[in-house]
Amino acid sequence: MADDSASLDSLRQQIDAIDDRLHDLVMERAALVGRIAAAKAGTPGAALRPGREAQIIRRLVGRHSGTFPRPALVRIWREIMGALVGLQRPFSVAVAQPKRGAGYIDLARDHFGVVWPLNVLPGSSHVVREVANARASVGVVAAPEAAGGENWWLALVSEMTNTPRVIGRLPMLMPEIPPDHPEPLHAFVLATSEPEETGNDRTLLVVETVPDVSRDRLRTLQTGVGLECVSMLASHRDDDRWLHLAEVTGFVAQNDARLIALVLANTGTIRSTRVIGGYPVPLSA
Ligand SMILES: O=C(O)C(=O)C[C@]1(C(=O)O)C=C[C@@H](O)C=C1
Repeated sequence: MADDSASLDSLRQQIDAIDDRLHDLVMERAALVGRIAAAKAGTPGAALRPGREAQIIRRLVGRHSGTFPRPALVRIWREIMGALVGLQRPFSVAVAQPKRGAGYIDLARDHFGVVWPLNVLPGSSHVVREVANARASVGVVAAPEAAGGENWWLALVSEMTNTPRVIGRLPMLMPEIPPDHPEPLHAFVLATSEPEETGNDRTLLVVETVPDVSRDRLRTLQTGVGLECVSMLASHRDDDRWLHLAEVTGFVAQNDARLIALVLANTGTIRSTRVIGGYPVPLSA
């Protein structure tokens, strides 16, 4: 008994020593980000670097071993980076919570952390407006299929400079879901900054067609020019034209030759294509 409590004491002392080291490292990391902020000063754009953050998380998850749960590991680093982004420039989050208890507030908090203001709004159109008007640094909106008919993605089809773009998808680590459970909640992150290429990305593309074209046909047309369509997320009729939201593999820029080829090879069907953003592919649990 005496031995057990002696070893318990010693184990707790080791934990205290580890906590000190962890804490020192967190403070040291914050100081380094202070230097990064100074180096970024004078450069336009947001402090937030979604691609860099995704690469950090992927690297850590990739080297992880032992019993500490990966979702908890990701959560710790999300909290650290969420805190540090707002130390560089004012940072705030607007989140659309279409109905009570819908879970989007948790998704936003889990990703951006507890430190900076989080403004909860009733719908995604409000969030788009807050981001466009720079009243929020980032916005979190439900994936189109769960956005209750709110086609926020249509507002992103614009060349105006303050038009929000999709820069992320939440959660960054997909939870493990038992087979008979519904699809987990997911959301997109909007900002007026550009998405960043990470080496494992997806792009959101709005394809304008006249007349309407089936989702299967649109997938085939995309494949024909070398674009791999992951899914067709939504469609919307606007008078005589149709707008389709496609999710394609890879980081595709607006001037990508495949987008030009898609229109040229299908004149009379496809009128235009518009990249509305992209995101690092989330990790699966
Ligand atoms: O690398 C940067 O530019 C940083 O600002 C540092 C840091 C980090 O904590 O590692 C913080 C915020 C950015 O979104 C990305 C990374």
